[in-house]
Amino acid sequence: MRQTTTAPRNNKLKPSSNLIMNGSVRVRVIRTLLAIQNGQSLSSVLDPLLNSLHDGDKGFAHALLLTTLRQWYALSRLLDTLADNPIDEVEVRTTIQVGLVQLLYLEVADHAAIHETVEAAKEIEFAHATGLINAILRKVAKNPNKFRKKCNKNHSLPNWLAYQLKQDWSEQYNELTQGLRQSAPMFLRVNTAVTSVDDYQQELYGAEIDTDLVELTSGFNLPHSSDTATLSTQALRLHQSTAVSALPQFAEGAVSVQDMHAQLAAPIIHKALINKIGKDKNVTDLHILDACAAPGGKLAHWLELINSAEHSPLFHVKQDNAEVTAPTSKIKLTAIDNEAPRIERIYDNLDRLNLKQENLEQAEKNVELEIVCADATRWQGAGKKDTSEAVFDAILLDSPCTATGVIRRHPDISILRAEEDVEQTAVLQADILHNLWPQLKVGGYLLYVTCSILKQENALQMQDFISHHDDAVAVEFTEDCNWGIAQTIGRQCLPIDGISGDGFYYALLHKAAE
Ligand SMILES: C[S@@+](CC[C@H](N)C(=O)[O-])C[C@H]1O[C@@H](n2cnc3c(N)ncnc32)[C@H](O)[C@@H]1O
Repeated sequence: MRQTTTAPRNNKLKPSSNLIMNGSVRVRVIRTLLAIQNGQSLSSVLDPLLNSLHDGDKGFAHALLLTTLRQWYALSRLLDTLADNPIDEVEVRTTIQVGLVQLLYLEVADHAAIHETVEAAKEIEFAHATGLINAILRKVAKNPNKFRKKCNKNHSLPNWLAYQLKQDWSEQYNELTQGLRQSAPMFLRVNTAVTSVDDYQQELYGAEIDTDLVELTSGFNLPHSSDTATLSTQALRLHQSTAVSALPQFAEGAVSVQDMHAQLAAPIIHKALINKIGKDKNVTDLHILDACAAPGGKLAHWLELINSAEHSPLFHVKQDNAEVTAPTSKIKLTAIDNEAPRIERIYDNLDRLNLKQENLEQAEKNVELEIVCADATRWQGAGKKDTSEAVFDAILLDSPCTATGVIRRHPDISILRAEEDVEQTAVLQADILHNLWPQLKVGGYLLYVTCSILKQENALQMQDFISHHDDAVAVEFTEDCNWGIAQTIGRQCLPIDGISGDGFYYALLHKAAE
């Protein structure tokens, strides 16, 4: 039988969303958790929390907050077994869970964990519950191994999400749900227009930052041909996460932080675009689209590839060491997103990476960059209202999604998302696809990407789309791909262990003549 979600029981949660940052570290973490349960995202409350603290307290606060969020539902279920009577006050539940994390997951001495957590309860005016908080934490402190085992036994997700993952990934279910409770590794994307991956890895080594080189190979069968396109992408995985300020030449744009599976998007659509040009020798102007582009991670990667002679024969084609006229005289890259504040972050990222319009001109690349704040369910690239015109040679659609594939990095998602969001998100994705598809030229490619691990947003979404569009052909990924799991359409990456990338889904569509 399908279960409904348990925690959070926010019937007693005060509607205030103003985050008051005073009191002890634990008090501030508890208030931050209450704000998240009130609907605020982790990314909006993390900086106010950390900025309110002395440097010496930031690490502990960060670990306490993130670990509590990652173990939230498991702790909540454990708590239900520890109290004689149901505990309904959300502030009390939150305070106890913060205490439990210290005892079970962080190496905080028992007496400090219990005393400081009880003091925190007094500070946030829950003195009436201090006896209960004290009793529960003492009980757990007597036998932490037993309670840790109990807490770790099952998933730490809301029941609706665990149920759906069981439906979608029965074989991988245990690994996947345990994987989602862990922290995610940090990956880097080296800007190959500036330096090579090998050289940058050496530079990191010199700065005592150890990394593994991750080589991702992709292959897909070219439509109307027996040929296969293969490409390889290199990412660096840090052995230990570090502040970006410690990364050599970060401010100068030599490197970006980007998950290894997110680094597949730009190379795949770029390779598909090159293939399209190869087919159509008369192309002189290309118009390509990054729909849903903010904050610009994949957009910047695409521009880096366009800028890099190694990856981009768009401007420089060498044959037998002789420079041959470039096949493409101009590329217009349009990027859209419907959230103005997030678009500001595109400008910041391009600025740091020296990929703004003036930088592209200085590099003598005939690339026109256009950034537009618009709703992708309605926006028309040709500018004509309500009339779709096929103007794009390639479209990267990094679609809005439930972001269930990045829960390790944003553990607040499991608290903030509700079951009904999946259906709503799938409708939004279908609307965006429906609006963009007619704007793709015949022979063009659309790469559909999500960071969701739910089939409804991924393979099922694609199946539904193709069944309604006779001119949409799913391009088959080949066995060369050393990432993801083959789906009816596309491939799905799952975050199943401490070294894997995030839960991305990829499907490449080709537009055939109707
Ligand atoms: C997965 S994020 C994109 C991440 C980005 N491609 C990157 O690599 O940095 C999805 C984006 O879709 C945008 N979005 C959501 N609904 C939209 C809509 N109707 N039209 C345009 N953009 C939308 C969100 O603002 C968000 O920035």
